[in-house]
Amino acid sequence: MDQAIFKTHSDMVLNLVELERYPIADLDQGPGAAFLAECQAQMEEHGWCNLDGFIREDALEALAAESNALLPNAPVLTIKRTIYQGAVDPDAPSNDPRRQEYMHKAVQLADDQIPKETLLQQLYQSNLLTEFVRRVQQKPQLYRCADEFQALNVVALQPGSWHAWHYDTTECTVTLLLQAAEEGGEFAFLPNSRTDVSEDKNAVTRLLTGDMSAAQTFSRGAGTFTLFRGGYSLHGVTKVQGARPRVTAILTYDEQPGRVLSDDVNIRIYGERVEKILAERASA
Ligand SMILES: O=C(O)CCC(=O)C(=O)O
Ligand SMILES: [Fe+2]
Repeated sequence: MDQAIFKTHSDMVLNLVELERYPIADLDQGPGAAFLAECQAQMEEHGWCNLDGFIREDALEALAAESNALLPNAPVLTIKRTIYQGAVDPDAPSNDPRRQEYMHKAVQLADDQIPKETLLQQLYQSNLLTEFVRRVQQKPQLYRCADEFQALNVVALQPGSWHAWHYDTTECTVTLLLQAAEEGGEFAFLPNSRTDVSEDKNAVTRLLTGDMSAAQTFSRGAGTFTLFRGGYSLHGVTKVQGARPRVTAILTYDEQPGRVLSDDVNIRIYGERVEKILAERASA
């Protein structure tokens, strides 16, 4: 692919983002400072910040093409988990839907399968973007995740697939929609359905039993950049319909520098391919 048009600035985010609308180059004064304040207010009030049309049209085409070229080599992962991705509330009755494991399938590229020279990796590696994500959340420090598999992922939901309801294990998830579904494939969530100490169990149970009336969604065309406090709002993606897959990049950040996941967790998420890599490394 001809990347020449994306080489004007050394920090890739400046080549790809719609800077007129989203002036992230300078967040300390003028339009950038006003924009940042808006994002911070959104995040604080609603727990999300949804930036529609964040990526320029030509850049989006290049990013989507790049991912679509890599995805045929990605494994199909079967993800089966409770909404908490772990320990279930011991007080929940045995037939409680919150005890149930939900399953979905995704075609998923792990970080080590996304070459460093891709525009997408360069976007993720952007210090300006990391700084923007940190400041929207008003964190004193934020780092890109150091895990060789987890840091940056591309997830394709094929027609007929959904992303099962869950809470994220990190507080804030950052996504970039690279290719929208023709129909369906909506990001849906129950705003602030839990805190560190409590959960709106009625609302959660209603959603899990198919009542979407309290769920919110926002319109997200391809190129939308979303920050979302997914650790506190139950969420998922509705069934993808139409002919093409829905493709999202997941950008992972952490308040701790150098954070990596345990081998067990990575094997559970990424399956056989990663199990083999780790076994070979251990025996070398
Ligand atoms: O694909 C999305 O928009 C959301 C994905 C998600 O919830 C996650 O990866 O944790
Ligand atoms: Fe999530």
